[in-house]
Amino acid sequence: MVSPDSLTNTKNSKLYGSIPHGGELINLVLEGEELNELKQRSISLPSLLLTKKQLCDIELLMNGGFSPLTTFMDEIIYNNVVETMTIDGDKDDGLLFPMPIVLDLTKEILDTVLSTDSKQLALRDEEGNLIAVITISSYYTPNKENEARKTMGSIDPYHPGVSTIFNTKEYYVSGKLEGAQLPVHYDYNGLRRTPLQVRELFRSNGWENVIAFQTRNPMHRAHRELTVRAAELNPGCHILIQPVVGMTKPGDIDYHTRVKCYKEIIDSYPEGLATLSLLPLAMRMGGPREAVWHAIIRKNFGCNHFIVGRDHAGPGEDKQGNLFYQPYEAQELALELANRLSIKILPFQMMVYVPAHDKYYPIDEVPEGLETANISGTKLRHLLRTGGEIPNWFTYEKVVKILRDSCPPRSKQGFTVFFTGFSGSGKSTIANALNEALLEDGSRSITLLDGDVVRTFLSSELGFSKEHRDLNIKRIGFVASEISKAGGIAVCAPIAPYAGARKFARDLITPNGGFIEIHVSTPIETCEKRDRKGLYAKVRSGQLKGFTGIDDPYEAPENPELNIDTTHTSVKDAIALILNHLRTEGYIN
Ligand SMILES: Nc1ncnc2c1ncn2[C@@H]1O[C@H](COP(=O)(O)OS(=O)(=O)O)[C@@H](OP(=O)(O)O)[C@H]1O
Ligand SMILES: Nc1ncnc2c1ncn2[C@@H]1O[C@H](COP(=O)(O)OP(=O)(O)O)[C@@H](O)[C@H]1O
Repeated sequence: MVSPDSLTNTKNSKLYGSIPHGGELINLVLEGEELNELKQRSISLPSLLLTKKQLCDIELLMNGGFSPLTTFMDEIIYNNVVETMTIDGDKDDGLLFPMPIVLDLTKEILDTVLSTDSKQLALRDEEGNLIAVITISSYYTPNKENEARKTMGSIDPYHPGVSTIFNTKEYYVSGKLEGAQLPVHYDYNGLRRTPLQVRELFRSNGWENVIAFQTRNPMHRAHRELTVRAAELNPGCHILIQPVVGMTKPGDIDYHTRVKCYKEIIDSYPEGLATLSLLPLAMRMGGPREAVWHAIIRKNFGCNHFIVGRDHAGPGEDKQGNLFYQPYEAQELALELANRLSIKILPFQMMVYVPAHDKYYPIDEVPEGLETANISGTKLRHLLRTGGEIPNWFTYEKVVKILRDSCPPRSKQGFTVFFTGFSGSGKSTIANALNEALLEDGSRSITLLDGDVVRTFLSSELGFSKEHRDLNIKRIGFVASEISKAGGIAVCAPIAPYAGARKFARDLITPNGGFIEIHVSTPIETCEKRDRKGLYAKVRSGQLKGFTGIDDPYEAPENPELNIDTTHTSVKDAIALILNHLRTEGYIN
């Protein structure tokens, strides 16, 4: 590992490895007096806490991964990139750059900065560390729909890259960017390398020709065979396995688990053939354009070969089950532009296992008449979840163990049971009974987050406006997600009248454990007749206003996991229904 001291200004040093995109490897991190002055100056500037995506982007801007960019794109470059995939707008001959790299701001922050003399904004990480200062010299409002259509080939918000574009703030800004320090990471520092550090590694080992391999998934034997084959076809090349540890597709296996797998896989390569290095990229899942972008980034990291396999950076299918991109669309675009990229694109068909030869082949090279085998990502997830056997031809035992440990069966995961329904529908009664029943099961700790209790402690200052109710549900969702993450059971019983807030809770909890939404759908008339707390009487006499189901909305869940109307379902039967569901879904034995 090269020490960070080697991160000198690249303009004066002779670079090892491929020529950076546009000719110069950018380094925006200031040093010495300039850095001290920047830090001093930043103290009195307005600040922006960068989002995860912005932090990833700025890291690669500052360390040269996005060379030749020296800052976030201004309107002219942005339009050129969106419309022509080039920085200069010459579609046939211009300098390729397929992905907009932009800094988005709200009007409020933009106005604050523009009202200052310096027009400078301090860009900080979430702990408040200064990363850079931008002097805003231009701003514009993007046509997000056009950006999504041209760069992602879709305007469907189900596409993660499209959703990211639609969720950016209303203004994009540009101007001189002065770097204070690269975003700080506390994990895998021995494996995180800047483009310059990667090049130094190549230099110290004499690796003149390097094949880069991009991945956002755990690697299995097929990936190992593919990369080894690439090296065989390009003799003398070293392999750089460079997985993304910034942002990938929501729902992907977390990078900590993946890095453990990569470390195992690296040991399976012939001595000295492959090196692991991590890339803090925020992927857009943009298929064809993304493949070209990945190639440019690898060029900046000193590599001169880049593997583009099947469905490179593809987000899969839309809600109707149609693919966003055809399996070889990304590969075709990268090959079409290969000459202008000055990096050799190595196209690969899908690798499949041929049991008769105990060997992997690209699917178009399988000897005639021989059977093939493969395990899809979906099938693998199923095998991991159910404890099914994962064959040795597919992956390595150590990798299976890491994946199994990170993806325990549901009976060992935490989960949240989330009741929703009118006041008096029976939520608390069932939740209390469920608590007792689950305590008898005894396998996990249980936390009851009843509406009334939450409002006494967690949300004591909140009222019943939509804003406050949403905030209340978000808090409950957050606490429940933490409980689920720690392997416990959260039983929540608020009214939760709004679908948006319930979805927020579901989305927060699902990556950390199970989410079982139960609509206690007892009709309002029954609830009013029960009127255990006398609240409905107060509403009718005009003493209480904005009461859910009477003069305040309740958006009934469209697809709850269970629906229980307590008018004709006893508490005992309700508990039996819930336990049965939890058993069927594998949460309890
Ligand atoms: N205006 C109005 N509307 C609905 N409910 C009201 C209101 N004012 C007070 N209460 C009492 O507060 C309990 C509902 O609180 P929640 O936290 O569950 O509500 S919400 O999810 O934030 O909408 C609810 O408790 P439950 O009867 O257990 O549902 C009521 O007792
Ligand atoms: N099958 C049933 N399940 C749950 N509660 C019931 C049922 N039948 C009647 N109730 C009664 O309904 C009333 C309201 O229940 P509660 O749990 O306080 O509702 P919520 O928490 O939804 O406001 C209680 O008096 C409860 O005993």
